[in-house]
Amino acid sequence: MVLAQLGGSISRALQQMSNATIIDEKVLNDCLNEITRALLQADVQFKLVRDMQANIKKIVNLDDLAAGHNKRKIIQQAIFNELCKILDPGKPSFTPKKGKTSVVMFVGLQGSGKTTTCTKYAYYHQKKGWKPALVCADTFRAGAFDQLKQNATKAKIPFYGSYTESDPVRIAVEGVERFKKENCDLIIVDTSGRHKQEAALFEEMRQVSEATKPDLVIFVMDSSIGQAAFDQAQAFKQSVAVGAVIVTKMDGHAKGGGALSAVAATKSPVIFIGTGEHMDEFEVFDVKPFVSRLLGMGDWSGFMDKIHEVVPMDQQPELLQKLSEGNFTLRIMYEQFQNILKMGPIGQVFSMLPGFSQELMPKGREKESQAKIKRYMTMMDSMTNEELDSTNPKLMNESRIMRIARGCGRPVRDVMEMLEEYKRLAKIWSKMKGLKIPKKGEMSALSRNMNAQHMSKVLPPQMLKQIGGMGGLQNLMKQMGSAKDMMGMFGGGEK
Ligand SMILES: Nc1nc2c(ncn2[C@@H]2O[C@H](COP(=O)(O)OP(=O)(O)OP(=O)(O)O)[C@@H](O)[C@H]2O)c(=O)[nH]1
Repeated sequence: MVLAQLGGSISRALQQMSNATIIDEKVLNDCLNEITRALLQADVQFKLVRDMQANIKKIVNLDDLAAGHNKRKIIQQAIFNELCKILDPGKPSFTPKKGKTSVVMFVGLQGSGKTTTCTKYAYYHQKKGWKPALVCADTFRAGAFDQLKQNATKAKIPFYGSYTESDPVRIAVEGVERFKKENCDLIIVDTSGRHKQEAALFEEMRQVSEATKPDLVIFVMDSSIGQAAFDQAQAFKQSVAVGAVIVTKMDGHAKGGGALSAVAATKSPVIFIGTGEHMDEFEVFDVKPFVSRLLGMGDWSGFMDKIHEVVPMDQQPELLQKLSEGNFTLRIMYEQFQNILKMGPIGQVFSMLPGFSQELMPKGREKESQAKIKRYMTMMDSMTNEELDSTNPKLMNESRIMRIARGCGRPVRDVMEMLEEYKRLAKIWSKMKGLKIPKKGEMSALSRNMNAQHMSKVLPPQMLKQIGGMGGLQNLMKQMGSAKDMMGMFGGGEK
């Protein structure tokens, strides 16, 4: 995965610098050279990388930094800011509003992943309570309608298209009209792609756009083209009013970083990235959380987004209540596992947690972890209510463990392993004890309450170290506005 490769190299460089006893010119240069190499390998344009290096050196003037200054933190912050600058187009995208009809037209070259991305985009919004619909105005590629139909059916999203009509404009207009009548709030129009940027493609795009008057045109491009994305994005922008970009196949190509920075250079905001062929391998792209993940600092807002999707709002306060009493029972663990399984690709979820990126869930081992969670849940299915709701560790005696093992058909050592995992998690969560629960509407009180100090107690020590200790955590929370985001997880969200 492109993020793991690029992020791994950058965070290794930062780690090496942190390990040095004294930060001098040489240590800083080594660190910057390492980062430069990683960015160039990801196909980020040479000039951008060179400017970034120069800017960091200007900011981090080692001679001027008096002793006592935390040089590591200053350098890390400068790197963070510069990477954000490279990826920031300086322009927000138009965002459709739930409940208000928006037409969104997708354009891009053939094979860029446009049709797949249309469905991912629809599915993402559907999960958040929108009423999306898909229109297939791709009459150029035989099989395009079938593909869209198949994807849409799987995701239970209404669709419109035709096997016989060859005029894309007509189909697009008919589809948009029909779904407007059906009160869909997100009408997505998939258009034809061609192998090359050619006049016929652009002309057709223009006609569909004129006829359907989209609120937003999204350009879909494949990340494997790296910095060549600049020319491609420019060419599309000149033909139709591209308002946002989605970069696909970020899972398979080393050049993803180059593609993202090149798109930013055209001043077009990237709004999502595709990270796999499956429907839920699709992530919101936001510069700061993205860079934060790249540096192994986590992405709280993305994580919370996922939590909001799967933990029903009405159950969140109850969860907080139980946690604040220090009652992390096996039943709570069971419910947490259910939530994790609902969240989609487990590696994607974990990579949003600080320090978890590479170690915990290496690509290719997600299935294993998922299977383990399911195995644990099967064992818990053989437990009594008393066992599930107990907080007394002594309750789980030998005879109970043997009974559970027999009940679920697993060896005793598997049950013991599951109980060990429970104890480990219970220990982490016990740190939440004493957290004050706000009454409805007391968001700000909770924000004060849930500060970095509280968070530092919850995080495992090695994770805290990786973020840069308390200082790093405070910084991170400031950057992400995370005190507010984190509230949602524990029931204080006012969404
Ligand atoms: N690995 C990976 N594959 C992807 C991703 N997005 C799309 N694909 C795959 O890319 C291939 C092309 O995707 P399509 O959606 O058919 O491409 P398209 O741009 O709609 O093609 P046309 O309709 O011909 O213009 C398919 O095999 C998809 O499964 C992604 O984020 N990661």
